[in-house]
Amino acid sequence: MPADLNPIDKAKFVAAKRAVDFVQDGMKLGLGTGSTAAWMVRCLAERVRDEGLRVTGVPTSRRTAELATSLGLDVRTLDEVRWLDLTIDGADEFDPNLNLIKGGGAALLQEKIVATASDQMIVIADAAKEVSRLGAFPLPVEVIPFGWQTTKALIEETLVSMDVLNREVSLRMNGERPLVTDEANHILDLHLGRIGNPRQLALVLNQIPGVVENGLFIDICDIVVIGEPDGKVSVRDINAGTVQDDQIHFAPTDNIFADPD
Ligand SMILES: O=C(CO)[C@H](O)[C@H](O)COP(=O)(O)O
Repeated sequence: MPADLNPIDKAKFVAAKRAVDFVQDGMKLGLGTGSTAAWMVRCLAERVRDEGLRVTGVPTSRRTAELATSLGLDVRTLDEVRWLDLTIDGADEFDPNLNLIKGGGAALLQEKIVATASDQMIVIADAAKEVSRLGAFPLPVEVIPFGWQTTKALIEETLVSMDVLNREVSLRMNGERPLVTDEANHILDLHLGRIGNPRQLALVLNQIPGVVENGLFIDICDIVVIGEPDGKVSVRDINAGTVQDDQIHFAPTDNIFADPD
């Protein structure tokens, strides 16, 4: 493992390293976005280079596309590939049912489309992302820029009608300006504290005009690989509970791991 990583990055790294073991020759893969997913792209590039593994990758953001291309991976668009064997991505929170909050990196729209087009989704996360109930992490909602303040008011009204107690909604900024996603939209972050019924909230939010997609991933993730700073990795499978605990000892020596995202 890269020696100078902080404890959280070590945990993310070992989760990514273990998840890449699930990749088989010839697979079409969704490549997630974020710092954990960036480790996964590097670990994948290492297997491609060292083992001659042949894979096709569909990135979920411009950032991931640039990284994967720079490491020599075969990068395609979803329209070129259409259906995928496996997506590996990070998450901001996961609950005991492996439902997720995603979108901390503002890529939730492409991430949800790609994960839904995949036979299997594996989430890679450090142990701090595990929660008993989703919602401490602000829920990202992607909205079109046109009339975003009206969309925000409609979301607030909807939260009132659902008796949600904490319902602050904020526009995500990038410095002085509203953040613009890869699909040229904005992100509203819903500070809810605790989400009583994530399935219902996900459906209701997507009914509001102006909402493109929300960051609740319900019944999409199959497996979560959880990493810890000491190298311990647990694999939690929705159908089988915790299926394996491993310890990863790994010392990459080359520049694939030089410049983590
Ligand atoms: O959903 C995401 C991007 O939209 C990320 O996967 C999520 O924010 C986790 O990021 P990180 O691995 O950097 O903690």
